[in-house]
Amino acid sequence: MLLLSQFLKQQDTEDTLVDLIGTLMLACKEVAIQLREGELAGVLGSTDNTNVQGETQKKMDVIANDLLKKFLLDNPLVAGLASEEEDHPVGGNPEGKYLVIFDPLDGSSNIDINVSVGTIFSILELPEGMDPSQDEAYLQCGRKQVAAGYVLYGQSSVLALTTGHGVNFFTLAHTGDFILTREQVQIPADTKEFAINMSNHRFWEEEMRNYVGDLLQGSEGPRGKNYNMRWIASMVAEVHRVLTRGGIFTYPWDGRDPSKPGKLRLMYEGNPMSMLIEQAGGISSTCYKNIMDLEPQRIHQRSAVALGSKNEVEALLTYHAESGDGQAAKLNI
Ligand SMILES: O=P(O)(O)OC[C@H]1O[C@](O)(COP(=O)(O)O)[C@@H](O)[C@@H]1O
Ligand SMILES: [Mg+2]
Ligand SMILES: [Mg+2]
Repeated sequence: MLLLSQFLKQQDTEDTLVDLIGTLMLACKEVAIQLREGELAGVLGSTDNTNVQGETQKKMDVIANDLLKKFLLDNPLVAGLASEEEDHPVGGNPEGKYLVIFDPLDGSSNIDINVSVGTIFSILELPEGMDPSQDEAYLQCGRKQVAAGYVLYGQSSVLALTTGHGVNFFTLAHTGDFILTREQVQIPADTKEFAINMSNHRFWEEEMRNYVGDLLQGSEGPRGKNYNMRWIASMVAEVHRVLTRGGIFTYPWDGRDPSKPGKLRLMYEGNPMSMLIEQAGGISSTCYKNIMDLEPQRIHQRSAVALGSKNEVEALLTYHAESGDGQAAKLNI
């Protein structure tokens, strides 16, 4: 039985990073406790507040955000943090080494129906001379992440973590320890499972409509096999499925609001999930560019996302290849 900290030390992870990940897990354990009690603890339902994303905050969005902030700002290694639920970054110790970016509770629209939700995080280093309370310090491309992961609060609470040396799963035991339960996760290259919110079909690009249309034709269509569809509406749960048994998950560009090239957020969701997916042998793309190569312009920037099994994502990319850079520039993706 290997504890998270023991495993990270075995991998020669820097002591400071082991310390920071330990702090993050203290906060996530508290979130898990609140979620386990659910209605009993009075943590379900919505608040009257709207966040910077224009979404009504669930009570648990606020509780998870406050817990992460409290634990992280207590750690002197943390120079600053940025959260999906905060308008602006929050400065920590100006001498600190790390910036932590997080979605405190992903999939929170599912909270009241007891479907899995999770905390997604991305860790960067504070660039020299930058102010950790300003957006600019955080606007680093995904390739600069030193670690990324999520804790999925499902039947069990599972941490999926990468520090750039593969992806490993750790399960939260009743002792309060995260124990290594799956080592060097690899996503199968082929799949027969896709995940997309079909209700947005009419807003997609033609390329995406053609791709999904071909999947729906099953063994009688050009893809020559029958596909199954899943939509949990909780990215963290979908990515966990993809990491565990393969699949393709996409929240593509859609034309509902031209100012937003997709629903998911690059810094809080796109980049950390892309690092996990690439580290497990998969691909993560906007359909035109690898997500981790995007140069972020704004802290709350949105992105189109298509990720998962290598061969399936490559197949999707061929539908977009012809329209290429011109279309990507036009749609700002
Ligand atoms: O309700 P929709 O349009 O299907 O969107 C679902 C997507 O939105 C999200 O819930 C957005 O994340 P938040 O819950 O953190 O806002 C993703 O987890 C999920 O993939
Ligand atoms: Mg989210
Ligand atoms: Mg969220």
